[in-house]
Amino acid sequence: MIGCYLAMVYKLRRHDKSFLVWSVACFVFVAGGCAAGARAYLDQPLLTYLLADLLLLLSPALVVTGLVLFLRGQLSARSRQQAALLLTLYLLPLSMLYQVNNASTALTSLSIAVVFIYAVVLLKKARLTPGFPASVLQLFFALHSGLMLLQFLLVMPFIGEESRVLALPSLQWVLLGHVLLTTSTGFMLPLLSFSHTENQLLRLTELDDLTQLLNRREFLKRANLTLLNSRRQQHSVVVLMIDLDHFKLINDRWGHAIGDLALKKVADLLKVGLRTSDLIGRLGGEEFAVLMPNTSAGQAAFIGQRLCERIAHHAWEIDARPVKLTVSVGGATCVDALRDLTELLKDADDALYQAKASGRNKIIFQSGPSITSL
Ligand SMILES: Nc1nc2c(ncn2[C@@H]2O[C@H](COP(=O)(O)OP(=O)(O)OP(=O)(O)O)[C@@H](O)[C@H]2O)c(=O)[nH]1
Repeated sequence: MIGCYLAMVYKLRRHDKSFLVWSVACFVFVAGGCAAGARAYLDQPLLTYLLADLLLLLSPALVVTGLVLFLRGQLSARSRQQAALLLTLYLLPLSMLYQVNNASTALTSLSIAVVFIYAVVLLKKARLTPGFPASVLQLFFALHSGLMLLQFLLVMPFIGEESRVLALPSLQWVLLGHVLLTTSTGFMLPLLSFSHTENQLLRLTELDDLTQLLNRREFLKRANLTLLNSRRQQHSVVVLMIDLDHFKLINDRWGHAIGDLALKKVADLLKVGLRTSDLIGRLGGEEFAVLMPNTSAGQAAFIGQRLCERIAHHAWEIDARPVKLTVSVGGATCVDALRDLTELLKDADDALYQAKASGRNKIIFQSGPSITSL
């Protein structure tokens, strides 16, 4: 059933191969379980031991292969190579081992325990957001690994014996746990994928594609909320409008692609020295805005000036081209946050206009104390 469910998700997810692999893993697991179960009735060791063990081993390997496919965007090429190597090493020795005396069951259990722990490591490396479904999956894989280790320990004393070890009552409980965990994992995998995609879509709607700063809409939305909070707490708020100077010349001289890289670099430099509570957005083109709650005009003037200096003195070299860049900054502040955002942005914009008109590469505060030239 879980296999069919994952096959349906495969269709829904526009043929995401990881779901096909996970679906096949379920069918392979069922086939292996049936073949192993037939040990009680059939004296066909090739089918009930060799084939059963191979199928039961293949199933977790397919689960991890699906995971590697699913996480390929998050994993480094090295991690993907490591995964391929581990899965090959995992299948090779076991495919050579053929024992009717429970040794293969013990070794199969141990190997599956290792592979499931590796799944936990892969999920940790990928650092998916949101972390919730990934953490639950990690827990399932860890429990499953523990269960396989328990199975290994239970089978160990019977190695060399011809008895049908899988019929032991304790192993029946282990097998039940195995089925339950496989089912839970099967249900969790689509959730992992859906929540990850939803998060990516949310980021696309909130962030500016080029700079990964907040886009205009999200900046304004969050800035309004911050302003409301600051008003409640009677904190002052500062807005800085930042505009690149003569950016058109950079595009004209070096081309749009270099212009884009310059915008990205400026975005990175903007983030330096700001607090996590500060909002940074790209309002459009080559214009950025920063909103700093609980900040005085004096502090903001200092931050703005430092920003101008950092950008002007940065050793600009983009794609081996000596690009020279400066920014102009307009600031506006409101004590107790009594003005609304539109007014605040307009004041900052007016100050920015003055900074441009009076020579650029400087910060000017609208209400403010400082006209700072560099
Ligand atoms: N490369 C690149 N250029 C952009 C982007 N958005 C806007 N621009 C360019 O930014 C330039 C803005 O030019 P202007 O508004 O004349 O401003 P400026 O040249 O910076 O001059 P001042 O603002 O007066 O200092 C235009 O050439 C736009 O094409 C972008 O996403 N990427």
